[in-house]
Parts: sequence; C-alpha cells; structure tokens
Amino acid sequence: MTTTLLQDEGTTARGGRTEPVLTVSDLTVVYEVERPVTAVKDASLTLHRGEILGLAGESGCGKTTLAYAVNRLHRPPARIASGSITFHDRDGSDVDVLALEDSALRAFRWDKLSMVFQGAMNALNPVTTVKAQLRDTLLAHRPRTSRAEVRRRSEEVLTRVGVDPRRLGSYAHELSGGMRQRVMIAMAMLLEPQIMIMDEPTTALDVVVQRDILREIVRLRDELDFAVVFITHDLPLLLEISDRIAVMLEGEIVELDTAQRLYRDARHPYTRKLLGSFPSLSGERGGFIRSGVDDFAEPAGVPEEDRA
Ligand SMILES: Nc1ncnc2c1ncn2[C@@H]1O[C@H](COP(=O)(O)OP(=O)(O)OP(=O)(O)O)[C@@H](O)[C@H]1O
Repeated sequence: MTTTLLQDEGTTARGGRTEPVLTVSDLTVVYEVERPVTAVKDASLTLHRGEILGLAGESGCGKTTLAYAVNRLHRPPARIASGSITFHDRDGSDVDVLALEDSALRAFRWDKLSMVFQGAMNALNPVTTVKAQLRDTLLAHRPRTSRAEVRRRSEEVLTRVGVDPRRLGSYAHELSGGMRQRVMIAMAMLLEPQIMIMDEPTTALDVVVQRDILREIVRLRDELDFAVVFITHDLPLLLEISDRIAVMLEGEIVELDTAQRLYRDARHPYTRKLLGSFPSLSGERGGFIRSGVDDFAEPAGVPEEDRA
C-alpha cells in the first residue's frame, strides 16, 4: 500500500476554517466483475465547510468512482466494500450516508449534497423547458413551495450563474453548451446544498467559457459558502481554484495538502510527476481565475452573447 502524505488534519481550508462538512474514512469501492477491480482503496478525507477541494489524478485512478460512492450513486457491479461516509449537517447533526434508506437518501441528494456530472450539459431533458426542470426539482423536495416562490427562486439561481432569467422558457437545444452547463450548475444550487460535487464540469467547453464558469463557481462559493469537491485531471486548473487538493493514484489518495503547498513543495513522487507533466505551469498560482473573480461580480451585466 502506498504511503499517504496527508496534511489533512489541522490543515486549514479557506480562511483558516477546519469545521468539517463531510468525512470519508477508509472507503473501499470494488467493481465486482470477473476479475474484481478495487477502484477506490481505503480513501480518507475531510471536506471542510466552504472549501474547494480538488481531486486530481489521471484517467482511471478512481475519481469518479469515489464521487459516486459519496453520493451513493454507484450502481452494481460497483460495491462499497468498507469504510464510512459521514455528513456533518449545519444544524449540528451527523448523517451516516451509507445507512440512509431510499427516501432519506433521495432527500439528502440535492438538498444537502448535489452533483454536477461529467457531460452534464447533455443531461438536461430535451423535451421540457428549463423552467419546468427547475420547478420539478424544487417541488420534488419542497412540495409546498408556491408558484410565485418557484418562479422567484428559479430566476434567482439562473441569474446567479449568469444566465438571463428570460431563458426559463428555453429548451436545451436553444442554449449554447456553456449556458446548458450553467443551467446544470443552477439546478445543483437550487436547494442550497452544503456540498457540491463537480466531476469535470467544464471539460467539454472551450477554454474561455470554461474559465468564465470556473470564476463563477469560485465567486458563488464565496457568496453562498458551500463546499465543493472539484474533480478533474487538469492539475494546473485545480491549483488555481482549489483550497486543498487530494491526489489519487490507482484508487488511493496518496497526497492531500493545500494547493499552495502542493504546488511549491509536493512530497509524493507521483504528485511531482503530475506537476512536471504540465510544462506551462509557471508563475503565481491562481493568477487567472482568482484575480478575475472580482471583475465578475456582476455577471448579469455582461451581455449574454459574450458569456456563451
Ligand atoms: N463498470 C465498471 N466495471 C468495471 N470496472 C470499472 C467500471 N467502471 C470503472 N471501472 C474501473 O474503475 C477504475 C476507476 O475508474 P473511474 O472512472 O472511477 O476513474 P476516473 O479517475 O474517474 O477516470 P476518468 O478521469 O477517466 O473519468 C478504472 O480502473 C476503471 O476501469
């Protein structure tokens, strides 16, 4: 077993906060196929309230499997062989995620923890409007929400992600890829979850649109204080947006540290190799996205055409 270089406990998240919102302990996930694959091995991490935790590692190292398991979205042949996942609710209670029954699990998803999937921009329902999809999600969780409140909340989340609320009446095919992705992020924010898991949320988009959306995720996190698990194989990008980064190798988390320390002083040889494999990594971390956050304080003021 690889030695894990964990700087997890006592390592500060944003603003020095260490209050946990999710604790994953010794999680092992196995694909029970003819020759079983242990896709996640004894993974442990603590997600702090309001932080952006990057999950890095090359294709096939287990990032998506870990994210799905945390949300209990894994399906056979995947099986959680051991470990625990605890959600620490804002109200002070702890939730044993692996013990949740069906209805409690459905309530937990979206409400407490939501996920933006790889290729989410293609996950919008093609035959209903954005408005109907936001309404259905909201009413499924908060059935007593009035029509006026559904409308208000739908407009609010779209505005927050930089989409003109007039787009509520649009169908997916009437929106650009960037807009569809923003709508999916709006959907994930709808119930004000305490955690958002984003699995390669912008990979399919061109670089400019990707950067704009990432800036907004950082800005929204600053405003709304949810924690983000951000998954990508793009380490330079993670270095820019993350507070801390977990590096996965063959199912194991081999290093977990602040983005800054990881960048300046990576200790695991694999992390160093990953860093070295991006020749353009130079200059100050975070120059691009973080410096742009303030410029983007009023996305609604930017013409929609310019935002894709
Ligand atoms: N349904 C499945 N059956 C068997 N093995 C699987 C299945 N899905 C994934 N795996 C294996 O589990 C391991 C982890 O896959 P996973 O998709 O979690 O990696 P990843 O890091 O998210 O990769 P990517 O960046 O390409 O999405 C890989 O070895 C993969 O081949």
